[in-house]
Amino acid sequence: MSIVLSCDRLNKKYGQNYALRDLDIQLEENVIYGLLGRNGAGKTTLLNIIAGGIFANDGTIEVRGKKLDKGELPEDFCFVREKNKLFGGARLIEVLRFAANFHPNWDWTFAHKLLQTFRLDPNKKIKHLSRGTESLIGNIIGLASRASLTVFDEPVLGLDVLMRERFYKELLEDYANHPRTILLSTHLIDEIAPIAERVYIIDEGSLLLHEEMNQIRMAAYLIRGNSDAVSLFTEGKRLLHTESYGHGKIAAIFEKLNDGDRLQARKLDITIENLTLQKFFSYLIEGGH
Ligand SMILES: Nc1ncnc2c1ncn2[C@@H]1O[C@H](COP(=O)(O)OP(=O)(O)OP(=O)(O)O)[C@@H](O)[C@H]1O
Repeated sequence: MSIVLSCDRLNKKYGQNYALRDLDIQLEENVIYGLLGRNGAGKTTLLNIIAGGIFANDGTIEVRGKKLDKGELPEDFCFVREKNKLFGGARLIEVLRFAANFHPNWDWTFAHKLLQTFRLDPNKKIKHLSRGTESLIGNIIGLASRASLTVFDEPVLGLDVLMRERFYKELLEDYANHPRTILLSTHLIDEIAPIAERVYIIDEGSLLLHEEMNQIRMAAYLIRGNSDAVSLFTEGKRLLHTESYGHGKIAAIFEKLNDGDRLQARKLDITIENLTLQKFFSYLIEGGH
């Protein structure tokens, strides 16, 4: 697999505070990544540095093996910002025409299909659109650009459930026919779980975890039972969180379990449940670095 984007030891300081600290990120060709982190974790800072909007104090960015100079944009790149700076007086179709100029793989048939899917009138002026509809325009640009490196910052913010589902469906269907590298930064962790193949989780500007979603699914568990039994079972395993109730205890672990573990769990009369990604994420962050 070839590396499309490589960020090496990125540091960004605002005054005395680090927004990013020695952050390493590598994105491979044709993979959908989730970028997760709580408020202020550094997600937007990272994306803005990749997009050349702000500069890192230290560290390098390489795109397809070529180091980016200060302010240089990656080639065949589309960045859908959380806050669009769209031209209020322009019509939607004019904004799409403008965006199409920057993307060599732009697909107009797909763009028109997306306008229909999202029930948007191409002749409507941007200033007459709702907040949610504005993010849909960014999403149409992000999808129809078919850029080999596409980055979405909070793409479904302000969208209702139906529109969110339509966006994810369009993204997955189009990705199946036109694979590319997609990075989705989001707060909606459980929504990203069926979409992203890998996740980067950052906290306080540093990398907490880079993992395949399948590996997380196969290793994130909630163990419940008698306190001593749970302690015995979790001994030597990566413990994310524990909570006691009466004589009982629950423990969240990040560890692949084998047949021997499951047999031991039955003997100890403890239950094993899958952890939701949301819970996994919050326990991981609570546990710190
Ligand atoms: N222009 C700025 N000046 C000073 N501090 C900033 C600036 N931009 C971001 N920060 C700080 O840098 C840190 C990272 O912010 P950033 O916006 O990158 O986080 P985020 O993960 O995108 O958060 P959110 O999910 O809330 O958008 C935060 O502590 C934030 O307060």
